Amino acid sequence: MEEAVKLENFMEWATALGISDSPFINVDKDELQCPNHRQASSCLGQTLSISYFPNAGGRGLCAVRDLQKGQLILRVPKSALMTSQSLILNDHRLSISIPKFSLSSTQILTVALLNEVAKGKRSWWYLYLTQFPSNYDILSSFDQFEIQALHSYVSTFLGWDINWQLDDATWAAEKALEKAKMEWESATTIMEELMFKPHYMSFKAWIWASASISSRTMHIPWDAAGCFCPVGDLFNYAAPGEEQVLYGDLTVADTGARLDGEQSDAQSLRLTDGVFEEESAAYCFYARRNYRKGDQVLLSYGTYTNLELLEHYGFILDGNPNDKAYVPLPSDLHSLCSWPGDSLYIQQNGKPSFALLSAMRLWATPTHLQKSVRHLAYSGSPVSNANEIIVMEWLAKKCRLVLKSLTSIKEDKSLLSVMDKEFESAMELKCALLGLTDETCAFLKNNNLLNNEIIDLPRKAIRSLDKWKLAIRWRVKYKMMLCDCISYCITVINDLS
Ligand SMILES: C[S@@+](CC[C@H](N)C(=O)[O-])C[C@H]1O[C@@H](n2cnc3c(N)ncnc32)[C@H](O)[C@@H]1O
Repeated sequence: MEEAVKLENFMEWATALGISDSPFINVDKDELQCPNHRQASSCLGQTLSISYFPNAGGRGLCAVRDLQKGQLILRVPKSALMTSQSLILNDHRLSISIPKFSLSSTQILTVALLNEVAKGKRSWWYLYLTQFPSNYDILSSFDQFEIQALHSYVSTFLGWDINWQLDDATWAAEKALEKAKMEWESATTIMEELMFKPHYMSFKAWIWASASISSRTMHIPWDAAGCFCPVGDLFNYAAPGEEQVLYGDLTVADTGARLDGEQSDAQSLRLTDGVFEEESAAYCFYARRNYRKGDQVLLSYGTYTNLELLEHYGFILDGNPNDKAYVPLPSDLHSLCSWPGDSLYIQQNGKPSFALLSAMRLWATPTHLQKSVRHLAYSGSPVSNANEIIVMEWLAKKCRLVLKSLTSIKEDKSLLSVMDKEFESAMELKCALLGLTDETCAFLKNNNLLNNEIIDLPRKAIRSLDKWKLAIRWRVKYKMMLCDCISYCITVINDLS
């Protein structure tokens, strides 16, 4: 079935379920049942339409008229939400098996999703499931080459031993992969009991299902794994900024199942513009700011760094106000202050975070004076001009050192421009990349493209190219933060000297 036909069928299905962007959707439920109530011909068209935004998430939702901040723009009834509960209730075998195993809520939804997908056209959710991407670029789907590309040490692709700590990004990617493997392994027994075909039992299928959950679910109060919200999951992401909509007393909401633990504090719950409303038994979406007709309408899934966006959603933002860069810090710094390690970072604009500045100022103070200046450092004030200069010089030097061990921004950008071309064949890609850098050769080798017999570009290589590009774009952003930090430090030093 062609994509356009699939989408059309899905929209008809969604309309029949009562999903609606009508400005009158707030009417009483009984009124909606009333025979005189006009039946909408499509669930979209009065407020939103599906459109394509090549540089901002691909398929997304567009305002078909001017919208005011706080306006209700989409309503998805509870009965249209695909949850573990709804999947299990409609599947006798699943309902017998699930209680027998000790699985996390996300594992349950993963198994239930794969079980549903395996039904193909027999699934009640089939038309919705056809709208899921066939693959994802989240970190747990990165292979070793793609993980390594996040931090292209000058020497990495030469196979030299680099005596530097495993960096943050590599660690996050390896941890994500390991976690996915563990969750998959511990769910194999139930998948065997459910007699999954080998295809649906595979780790690849597991990654697909868990990536679907990670990037497409919305928070619901009754299941930490969240729910799939047809049509509501077509909103692309914008980082929360000044236009945050505060819904003081409404039930929590956020796209993504990560609100279960670390994100579930009051602060993050306020950064939302989609919410499950118990009283109307529906997921409701509100405009987070004013939009003009034709604008893409965006949703804030939460506050994420680019690495976190990559981990959970498989993309990064070019201008992410919440991005952070970490550099190795003096080993004795942590014992001097109580700031958690993850609060010691360089901000997207290159300025050191409050905690990093405060900890560094203390660290740069002679031991016998530290007690007397602690209050100054902890309140965010400079300790002295001389101290400030030591801190700035140290930070600038560290950033330069880190940058020196990595490929340059210029090299990365020129590599990106080569990769941005449309490659028709394996030979074309090989010609473009062969002999450019050690990294490009490693890519060709990793994808078996050095073999002259391969004519067509394998799908795996195309997907790997996409993930490699993401990794390079991520590392460029990282290095730019370090460059901006150096400029910031130089300015401060010059001002104080
Ligand atoms: C909830 S879906 C949004 C709809 C999605 N574009 C679609 O066609 O189904 C989330 C996914 O959309 C993409 N996405 C959302 N916002 C994006 C953005 N600002 N830039 C790039 N990709 C984005 C990412 O692939 C993400 O995992």
